[in-house]
Amino acid sequence: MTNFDMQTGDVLLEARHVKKVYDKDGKRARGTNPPVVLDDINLRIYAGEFVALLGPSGSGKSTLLRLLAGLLRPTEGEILFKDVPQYGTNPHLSIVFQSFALFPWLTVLQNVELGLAAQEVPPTQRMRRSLAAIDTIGLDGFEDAYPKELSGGMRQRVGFARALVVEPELLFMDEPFSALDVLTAANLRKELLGLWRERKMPTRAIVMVTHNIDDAVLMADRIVVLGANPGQIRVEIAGLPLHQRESTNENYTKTVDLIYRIMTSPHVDIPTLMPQEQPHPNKHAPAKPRPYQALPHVSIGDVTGLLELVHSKGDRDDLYQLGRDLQLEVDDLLPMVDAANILGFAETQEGDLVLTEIGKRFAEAGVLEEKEIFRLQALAHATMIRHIVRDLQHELSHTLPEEHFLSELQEHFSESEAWSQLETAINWGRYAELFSYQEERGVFRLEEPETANHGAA
Ligand SMILES: Nc1ncnc2c1ncn2[C@@H]1O[C@H](COP(=O)(O)OP(=O)(O)OP(=O)(O)O)[C@@H](O)[C@H]1O
Repeated sequence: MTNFDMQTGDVLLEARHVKKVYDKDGKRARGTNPPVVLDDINLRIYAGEFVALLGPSGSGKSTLLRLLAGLLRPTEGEILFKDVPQYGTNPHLSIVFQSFALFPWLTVLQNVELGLAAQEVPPTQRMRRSLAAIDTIGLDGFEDAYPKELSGGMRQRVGFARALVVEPELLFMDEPFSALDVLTAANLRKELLGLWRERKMPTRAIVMVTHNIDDAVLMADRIVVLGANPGQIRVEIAGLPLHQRESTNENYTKTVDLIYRIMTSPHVDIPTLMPQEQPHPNKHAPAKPRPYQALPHVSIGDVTGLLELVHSKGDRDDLYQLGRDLQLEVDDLLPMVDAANILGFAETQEGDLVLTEIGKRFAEAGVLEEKEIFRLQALAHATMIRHIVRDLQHELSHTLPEEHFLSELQEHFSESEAWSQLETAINWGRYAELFSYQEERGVFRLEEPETANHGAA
């Protein structure tokens, strides 16, 4: 097996003041700007390191990966590969996708050979190198199998073999393990790390997009945590030394806890989240003011369930523990915690979720009182809900078409996210009995003008 030497420390790839706006994003109200997906991203990828890009859904992780790969052009700023501005797809990198992206009518060998065919490598060399890559990635004996004959884990191995056969300087991975079951993912992760650490692949740096904190802490030498709306780098955290990357290690738990705390407190300044004795943070970016409050996409039932669980544990519980109890990834827990925060039902403190007085009352309330508390809290704290009620109150008919609210939302969000925001607002508003929504006509109607009267100005 080949061992590849690697010069570490050189800057391979660099993003300088990168901003991304998807400007062909459908209809938009006149005078409004398309939302900024990524803002002022400055990031360097050094030779010899494994970098994880971690962040909540919609923070622009995949967009950033595509920009770094040259698949997308930045709206502002530039990407440099070895100090040279990059235009078009970078030929020195390969990407492994979550969805495997194999051709079902080609065998394993043919799928792997494809990468080399594009580089016009002669057929005999193509086969030799592809068989070697298949062997390295543990698929020896399956060269002639078709993707449908393989398990998910084996298909992703083909994805890795196809990426590695071209001997890329940079390997990019976009959620490579999230379509696999837990054991298969753990196995593949371990083997990939083995190949990387023993220099059995030519790759000089790896960048992985993930929403899984454990994946990031187990694998990466540096963890870049993104925040959303607009996507920005919130903090970079140095990875743990190899011998500490065990779930039983104290520093491992501390690092996972810290990242949990950061991700579940999207509006809190990073320095205030850092513990006295910091595990390994090496740099932080100040939190930027949020331009518009985004409603987290959760049902009220989920928020109620979360609050009741915390109430049953004495009104305070560790967020990481809560995620485990509810068997939720941070990506699924985060919107619930965010909703509880926005509505004033709970606060995040030092990695714990702590119920407020009104949160405790809500957790104990029966259905009717629960609705009443929710209505008042939503009017007081959820900007979008308050705006909908306020605008409906100003209309004589107490009705308004959905376009009225969509145009406001499209000033701050992409078209699809604006729709998702409106859908969430409808769910919350209906639950609170503040307004109704007629789907066929796309019309909002004020539910109880006199109840909604207080607080919506
Ligand atoms: N081609 C596109 N056109 C318009 N908007 C887009 C496009 N691709 C992504 N977006 C928007 O950009 C934002 C960031 O998306 P992106 O997929 O990069 O985030 P992410 O952090 O990888 O999210 P996830 O974890 O859910 O995949 C989202 O609001 C998304 O709707």
